[in-house]
Amino acid sequence: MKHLIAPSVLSADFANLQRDVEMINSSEADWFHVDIMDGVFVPNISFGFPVMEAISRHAKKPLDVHLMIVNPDHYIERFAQAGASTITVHYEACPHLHKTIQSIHEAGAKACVALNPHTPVELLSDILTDLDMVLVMSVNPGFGGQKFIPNTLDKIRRLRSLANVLNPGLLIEVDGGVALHNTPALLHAGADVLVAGNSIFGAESPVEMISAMKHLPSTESSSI
Ligand SMILES: O=C(CO)[C@@H](O)[C@H](O)COP(=O)(O)O
Repeated sequence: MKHLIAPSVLSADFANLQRDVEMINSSEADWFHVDIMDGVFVPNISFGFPVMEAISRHAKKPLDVHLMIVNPDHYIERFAQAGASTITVHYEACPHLHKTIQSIHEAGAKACVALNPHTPVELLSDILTDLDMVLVMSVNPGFGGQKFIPNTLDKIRRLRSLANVLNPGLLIEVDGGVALHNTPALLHAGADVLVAGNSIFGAESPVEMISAMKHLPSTESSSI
């Protein structure tokens, strides 16, 4: 499968949000990545339903919604109604993860679990068959523009091996410090979906940057 590119709307210009949403619509990006932060699970607050619904009204591609919030179960139905096609919850925020995943599927969305940098991929082995995707965080969640944590590559490799046995169709998404220079190594390690904020919205031409990331081949030797 060709890898997917999901620009992170967190790095958009919120005063020109419709313009940036149209940029993603017209680009080779595959999904919109929408970060919801509550100031409790992570030390930052992004935006809530009014902005999410505004993005949803204009977006012509699936919305990949990453909930960096405590008690995500309280909001799953609303995010699905607001247009989320994938809903990601954090392993670290879900004491009843199996139930949470069931609720996401019942709401009609694809289910993804995100892992913070310190959380081993092996903790998902008993739930991997129920998931559509795993999001491997390559920075500590909460802010765009951070430096990629190199150990992520090994986590992706280990997750790919686990998924090959338990759920070969599982998508692996990586988020944080993703840019053109580390794209080939991430693909080679086994990533399917690349989330990128600053490297896209900070580029001279975001549309061209998205194309460049979309068409890079997977190679082992790129810098991370
Ligand atoms: O979830 C997050 C941060 O918590 C990300 O989606 C960031 O928005 C990615 O931004 P860059 O690291 O690519 O600038």
